[in-house]
Amino acid sequence: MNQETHDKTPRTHGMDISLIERGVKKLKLKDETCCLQVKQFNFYYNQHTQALKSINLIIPERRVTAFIGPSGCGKSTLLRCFNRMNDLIDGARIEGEMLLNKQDIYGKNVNVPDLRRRVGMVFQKPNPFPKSIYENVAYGLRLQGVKNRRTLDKVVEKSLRSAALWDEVKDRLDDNAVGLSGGQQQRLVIARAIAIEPEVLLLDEPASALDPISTLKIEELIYDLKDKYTIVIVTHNMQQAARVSDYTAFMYLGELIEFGDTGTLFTNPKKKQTEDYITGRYG
Ligand SMILES: Nc1ncnc2c1ncn2[C@@H]1O[C@H](COP(=O)(O)OP(=O)(O)OP(=O)(O)O)[C@@H](O)[C@H]1O
Repeated sequence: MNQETHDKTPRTHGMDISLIERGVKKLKLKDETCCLQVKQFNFYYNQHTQALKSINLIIPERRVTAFIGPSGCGKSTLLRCFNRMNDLIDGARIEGEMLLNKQDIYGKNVNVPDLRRRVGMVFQKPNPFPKSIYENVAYGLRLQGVKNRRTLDKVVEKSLRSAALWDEVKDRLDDNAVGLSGGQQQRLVIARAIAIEPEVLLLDEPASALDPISTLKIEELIYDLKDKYTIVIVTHNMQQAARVSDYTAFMYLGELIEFGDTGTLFTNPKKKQTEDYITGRYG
């Protein structure tokens, strides 16, 4: 009897089982509400580079979905397509469809700045504006024309609290944000993103430039934020994907190889390529 085929015990691939316990709660995609849908999606940077190949994917609402895969497999490209960041690249072209709550993200009448308000993004390197902590968080509201100080105060406090930063900065809101530590800056950038209440938060390796304690804070924050937001995170760190995400997509060479609830994908991957990657055989 082939032990590998018949043994139903979850395989942990050497990973601490507690890391994936959060994922092992039998989430089922069919019970979820769809937030983002990707249909037969191709992305070309130019005539020679096709970075995404026939991607079909559903990102569930108010869950954390992680994109994992070896360097260059297209994780960031796919993430950046959700708020049309790749529009800025000369010669880039798409085929297929991407829907945000059933609306075509690439439709003719889409207002791209408005789309980016609905789909916020946080990058690997924290990028606070060289302004006060307060003004960083108030920035998006001011752009929308909000001037009322009490409204701004309320939103700034609420966003900083949601980003688990309020207690550390409440007495120095007028200080320049660039004086904060890297981990604080990244939480500030998340506070700035959520101040305008997006529907989706895209996180492109948000903790890879941070020390372990700041990383843990960001991970806890991500876990807390999913009650309100749909979160998509690109990470190189599989333990992080296992810790923070509900669903995981494994990509390889521009293709989506496997998608499923995180617990199952890490303990019982269906595809050999996924298993090889999570067991560290390549990547
Ligand atoms: N601006 C660009 N112009 C041309 N090709 C690009 C551009 N950006 C990325 N690529 C190519 O597209 C492919 C996918 O890149 P992408 O950055 O999405 O991968 P990734 O999985 O996020 O990688 P990493 O984990 O290293 O960040 C790679 O082959 C990359 O070289």
